[in-house]
Amino acid sequence: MSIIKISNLQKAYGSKSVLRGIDLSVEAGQIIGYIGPNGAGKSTTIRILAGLDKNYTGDVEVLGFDVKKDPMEVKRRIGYIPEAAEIYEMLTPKEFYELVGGLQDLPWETTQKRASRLQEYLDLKYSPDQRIDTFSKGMKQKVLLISGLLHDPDLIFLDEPLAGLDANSVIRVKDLLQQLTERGKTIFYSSHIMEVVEKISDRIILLNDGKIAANGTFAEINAQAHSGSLETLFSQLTGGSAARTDFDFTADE
Ligand SMILES: Nc1ncnc2c1ncn2[C@@H]1O[C@H](COP(=O)(O)OP(=O)(O)OP(=O)(O)O)[C@@H](O)[C@H]1O
Repeated sequence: MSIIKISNLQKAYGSKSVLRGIDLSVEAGQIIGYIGPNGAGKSTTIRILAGLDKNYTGDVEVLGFDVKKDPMEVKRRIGYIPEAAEIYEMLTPKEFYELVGGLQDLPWETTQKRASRLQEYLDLKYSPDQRIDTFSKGMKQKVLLISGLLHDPDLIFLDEPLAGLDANSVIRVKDLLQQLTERGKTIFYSSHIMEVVEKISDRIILLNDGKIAANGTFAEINAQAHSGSLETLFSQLTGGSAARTDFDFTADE
């Protein structure tokens, strides 16, 4: 069953066209890696899918709901972990989890249990009365990730969940995402870490120039381009260059 269906999605910011006709359908139980150059429109797509931006044309269905007509139905059923820490930084993590769990109608005991298991798994340590504004970037990222998973959603959108995480934490999050799909969850995430995307994604979707430039398993898309690694494939398909370019910004001084 398709749990995400996108048909001719177009989105512009003023006169700047960002998404120029996206067609996509996603089956349940997969890890989808959404990649593309900076500014390609990955966050924009994820925000639309999460029901946070109605300003687009085309049809977007998530879990059978039209995200423009029924954004609340969508929001209730999904997890959304944004790229930037849109969190209430004056709160302690406990207060923040209580707030998020409350919005999802979770009993406080459930929130507390799930949060403390996730914190332990992700090795997030702090003193009990420490506020989020004192946290490092990686610590804030972990709080966001935990808060987005508290209600155990079936479909989880993550916008660059690995940004700011140390090597051990990247391994932990990678394992966590794989274990979530083993429990039937669907993960749709964007990342710039090609090594991880290549390794954990059941399907990779490459966005370039407002359109989908590649869509399939790594083996499938690699078979068309014969590039060896996702990093090289990315460069080939997005007009970059994996080869070294000689450059001296102080030349001719
Ligand atoms: N609120 C906004 N107003 C105007 N332009 C915007 C707005 N949000 C995004 N954009 C523009 O839309 C384009 C796509 O942005 P988006 O954040 O979706 O890209 P991205 O693929 O997630 O990039 P990155 O990999 O750098 O995070 C960019 O050119 C960006 O400047």
